[in-house]
Amino acid sequence: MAQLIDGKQLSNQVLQKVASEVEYLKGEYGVVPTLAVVLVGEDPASQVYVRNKVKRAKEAGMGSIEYRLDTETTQGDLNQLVAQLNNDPQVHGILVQLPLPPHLDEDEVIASIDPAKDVDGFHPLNVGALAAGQASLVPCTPQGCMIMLRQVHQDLSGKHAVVVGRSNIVGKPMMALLLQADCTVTMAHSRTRDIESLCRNADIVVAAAGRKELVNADWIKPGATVIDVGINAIEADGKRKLVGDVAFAPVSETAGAISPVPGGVGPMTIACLLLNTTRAARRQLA
Ligand SMILES: Nc1nc2c(c(=O)[nH]1)N[C@@H](CN(C=O)c1ccc(C(=O)N[C@@H](CCC(=O)O)C(=O)O)cc1)CN2
Ligand SMILES: [Mg+2]
Repeated sequence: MAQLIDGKQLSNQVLQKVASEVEYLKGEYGVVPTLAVVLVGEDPASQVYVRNKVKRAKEAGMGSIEYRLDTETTQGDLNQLVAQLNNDPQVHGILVQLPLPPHLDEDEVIASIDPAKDVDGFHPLNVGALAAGQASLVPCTPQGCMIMLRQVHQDLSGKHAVVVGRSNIVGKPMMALLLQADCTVTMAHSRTRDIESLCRNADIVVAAAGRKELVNADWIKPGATVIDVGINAIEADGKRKLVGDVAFAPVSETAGAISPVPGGVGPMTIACLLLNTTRAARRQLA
């Protein structure tokens, strides 16, 4: 059976590091690292994520401000709120929860966030810096995946990693981080031919395709490391259940290490968001 990469446990270690950094910033500089979270609309999953982000921020001793806006909020109103947060010296990190209602332009909102406060790492300037291998605020989910991978592989150099999924939030930044770690990276997506064989050649598979249990045991080389980024809600025996993009039970018999869903990448995403907020606060010290 594969080694379980426990994201819940690992995220607690990251959160402890965040809490001591918060203590340091408070004690040394009188600064309380503060995160502003903006949620537009009523998406139930987004409400859960935002609630957890604010809860974990408070537990780490950070400041947090939550803005819950109507589904009908206009682009102008949202941009105005972001501008206000950009100009507020008490706010160090700004996060606009995605997805936004369809009438709003996500790219425009992301581009309006001050790159120094862009704790999601989605602003084009931060995306470019990451692609160029320069220091930047790195997107939280792929950052969490890298911490998980380093639990298994002290040295990632030369490993063949296949990333399944090419989203801006996960797939593309994941590719950049793996490249920085000297992996050989293959990007696979919905149009990739014979994706199974590509994955079967990989030392590392990162599944971020948004398709439930897409990756099965016959896609995985014996002993490979599998990181499951998917979060798909299904009904089983009349109950709501979460499954990933990986068929966990069969794959854990072939893989060498695997992250579960829930309790894998999700908690790491939130921990890395708070880590980014302390980093942003430190960089904003006068
Ligand atoms: N502005 C952003 N929007 C979105 C991001 C993001 O990083 N920034 N990522 C996802 C959602 N997301 C964070 O926002 C996120 C998803 C899931 C989890 C998580 O902890 N999941 C738990 C299960 C939770 C449940 O029971 O529903 C787990 O996997 O154990 C955290 C954060 C899209 N939007
Ligand atoms: Mg839209």
